[in-house]
Amino acid sequence: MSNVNILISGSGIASSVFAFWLLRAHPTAKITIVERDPALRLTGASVDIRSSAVDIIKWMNAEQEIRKHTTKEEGLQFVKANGKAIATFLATGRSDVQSFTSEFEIFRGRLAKIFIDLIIDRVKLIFDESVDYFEQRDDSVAVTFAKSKETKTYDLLVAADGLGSKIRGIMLNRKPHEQLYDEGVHVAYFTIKRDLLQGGRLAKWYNAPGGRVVFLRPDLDPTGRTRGNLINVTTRGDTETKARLNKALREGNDSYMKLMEDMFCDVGGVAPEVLQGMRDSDDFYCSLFGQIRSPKLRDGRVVLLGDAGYATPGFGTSLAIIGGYVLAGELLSSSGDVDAALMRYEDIMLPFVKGSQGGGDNAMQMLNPQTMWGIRIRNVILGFVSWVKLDRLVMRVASVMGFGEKKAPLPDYQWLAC
Ligand SMILES: Cc1cc2nc3c(=O)[nH]c(=O)nc-3n(C[C@H](O)[C@H](O)[C@H](O)COP(=O)(O)OP(=O)(O)OC[C@H]3O[C@@H](n4cnc5c(N)ncnc54)[C@H](O)[C@@H]3O)c2cc1C
Repeated sequence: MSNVNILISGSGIASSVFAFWLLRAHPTAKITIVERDPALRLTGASVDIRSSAVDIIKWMNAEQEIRKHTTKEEGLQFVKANGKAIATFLATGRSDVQSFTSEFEIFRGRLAKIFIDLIIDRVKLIFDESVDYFEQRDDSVAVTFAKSKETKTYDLLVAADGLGSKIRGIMLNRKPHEQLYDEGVHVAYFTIKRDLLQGGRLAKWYNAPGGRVVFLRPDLDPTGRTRGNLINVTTRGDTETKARLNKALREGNDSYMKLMEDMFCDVGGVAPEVLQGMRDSDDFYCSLFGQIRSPKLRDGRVVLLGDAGYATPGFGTSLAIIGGYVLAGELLSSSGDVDAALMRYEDIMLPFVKGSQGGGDNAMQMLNPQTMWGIRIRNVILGFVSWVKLDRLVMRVASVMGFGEKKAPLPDYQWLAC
């Protein structure tokens, strides 16, 4: 393993965590990361770290740095158009019993920076390039790059290039979107250059009919900013709205912003300021909440890591951290038998991923009714749950009875941390 030559496609969260653990045990491992963008992508809204990923960041000695940069969000409040509170769910501040706001809620760009800084001097980073195709050899993989047209041979190709991974498509001999399970949720993320929460640290969730949500989260910037999200939740049968959203996604940011202006223009409350903030933002990002349900994670000397293999909105960053650690751990404990290591990685990750992906079916549709009546009924239920603190009770009972956050069945790679 010490002279192993690995190519990673994509320089996101999963890629850095994997490289960190491999280099920790084998500082001479040769790792090249090829990133499609011309620079590191250090943007993104809040992501959270849960389950076994919390243990892993502690073993990486990254916990304190991450804590320093958490969003300091105090919880989530459902509000009416006039800003009046309907129900408030405070963060628990605990890793074992977490609410909507995680103990480790952090902006994605900051987390990506913390992780890449741990390895950046010890890997070769190539920007503005990507894998065009690859060919499996007996004990290696020959990779041809899209721009340079060069072909190079590696011991392993790790696809850590996100939800739309082209490598996954080639590996499975299927179109990459065929493994996408659409949750019926589209989100636009952006930073508003004004503090619409007036110094408050509670995130605010406002529902308008038609599955439209205006969601505001606190920012850390001392000059006063707000993290804005415009969310569209569609039902299975609403193919027309889905088609409009997907078309705008394909067309790019400007088209998506125009659609948001059209869809949210009659929402009232804080929506006009949010729409203006969206137009003035520098970091607009929109995406479909989609899970990747891949039947396998490896083939020969190619392996899928993070979102490329098992994107799971709400848990994707934690899975990327867990996956990076398990893949490195298995490669390091396999005495050079790469095939056996990849098999074990798949055997550990696939069942855990499957168990993490099922439960969310229709959760967003239930939480965000389409009609005004549905929203009113939902508000009564949420108001009651938060008033009697039923959410806390359920979480505590679940935790005591062992139904709390599921941990990954991590083999003992503790020696890696030595
Ligand atoms: C800019 C950005 C903003 C994001 N914002 C949010 C957010 O606000 N909320 C949220 O929940 N999740 C967000 N995500 C997704 C989130 O980071 C992942 O779901 C999760 O952290 C798992 O990480 P990953 O390493 O598997 O993938 P990612 O962190 O998505 O990293 C994938 C990397 O691969 C690169 N890449 C893509 N295609 C290719 C290619 N063909 N060749 C080479 N490189 C390629 C990408 O540019 C990116 O750097 C964002 C991702 C990105 C890239």
